[in-house]
Amino acid sequence: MLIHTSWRLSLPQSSHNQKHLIVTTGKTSFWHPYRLENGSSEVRHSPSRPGRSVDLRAICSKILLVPCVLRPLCGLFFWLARSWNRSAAIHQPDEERIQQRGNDMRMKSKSMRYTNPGLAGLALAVALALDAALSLGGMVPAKAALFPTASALFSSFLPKLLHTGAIVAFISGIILAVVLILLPMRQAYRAREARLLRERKRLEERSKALQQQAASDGLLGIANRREFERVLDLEWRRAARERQPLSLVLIDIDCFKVFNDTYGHLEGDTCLCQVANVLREAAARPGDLVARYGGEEMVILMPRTDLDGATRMAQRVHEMLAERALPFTASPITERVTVSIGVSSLLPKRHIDAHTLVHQADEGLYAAKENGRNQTVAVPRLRLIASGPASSLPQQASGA
Ligand SMILES: Nc1nc2c(ncn2[C@@H]2O[C@H](COP(=O)(O)OP(=O)(O)OP(=O)(O)O)[C@@H](O)[C@H]2O)c(=O)[nH]1
Repeated sequence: MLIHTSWRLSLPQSSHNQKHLIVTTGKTSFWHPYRLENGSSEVRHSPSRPGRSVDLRAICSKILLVPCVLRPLCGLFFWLARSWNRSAAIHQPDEERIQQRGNDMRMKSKSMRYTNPGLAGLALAVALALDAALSLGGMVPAKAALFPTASALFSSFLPKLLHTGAIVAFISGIILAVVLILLPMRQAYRAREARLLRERKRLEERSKALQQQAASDGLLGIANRREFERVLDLEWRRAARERQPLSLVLIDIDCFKVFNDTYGHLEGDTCLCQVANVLREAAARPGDLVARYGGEEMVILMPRTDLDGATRMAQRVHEMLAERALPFTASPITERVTVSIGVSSLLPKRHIDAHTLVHQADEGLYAAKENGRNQTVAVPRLRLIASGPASSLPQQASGA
């Protein structure tokens, strides 16, 4: 409706306190604010800016449609983004995700995917803020006489109501916007953090398993040669620092070649495993290390143990093997599996090579073999200084 004509009204005295006037033209009524000048009872309307109030009404009506359209659209986008994200998380197996971690770019794009709810929330929040801001503009249509009937009923109450409602809508829109941004972002952050923690734990376990694998002998399940060398070096330096004795028990299965030739290599392997189990049981202290030194030779490294203690350990091995009585009918010694043992013990010094301990135990082992096998020869510390053939040196031997 366009109103271009000028008009003038004389008001009854009773309406002088009113601030708005309801003008009815044909079927349409509109709400017109007025001000009485100098006690006059006349109201003038001159369309200095023709059609302005009507333009405002049309514009506001259109503008008010925007949030109505935007709100469901953003809600839809929000929902789609969330369900897309969830289905992506469900359908992607963990293994696959771990493989993809190798590629930084993919990882980056994946982390972006997890923030999608945040982006969707942002979009929704912006729409709501816009909505709220436009509600604030509800004052404009009120002044543009959009609600003639209501204004007739609540001519003084309605503007206040619209104004308060608009402010409440605006503030709640802002709060909603902040909440909608923060909540999905926090959710995404937590999900990502939990995922990273799970992955870290898994990688730690895997790395531990790999370390164990690299340090142990595949057949016997005890430490391998490399691990023995590492621990020997470590314990040697520790013992030198703490001035504590370090002992080594070197064990070799007697006539193992004959065993293999008689029973075959598979049985030979089983026999090796059984001897390794005996050693594991015998070396009960947490600091002791049982390792495969090579072939059918095994060692027990014993920190903070002197020669007597190590010799007792060797004796225990003989006894336990005798108890097990692993059959070896072809043995030239007895009809069961036996071992020869060389024992050495030193007070380590930093300038002495740790392998001195091994060489000395090896001399003891050699002497035990020479003396008829199935026995232990402990090499006293003096041997470190002395040199010459093993047989010519002092030995402490014990048979099983
Ligand atoms: N089954 C099996 N045999 C092994 C393994 N490692 C080494 N051997 C065998 O152990 C035997 C060691 O033989 P030798 O070094 O001659 O010693 P021995 O026959 O035990 O004789 P003495 O040590 O003098 O009593 C060889 O036949 C090797 O093949 C293994 O992992 N499994």
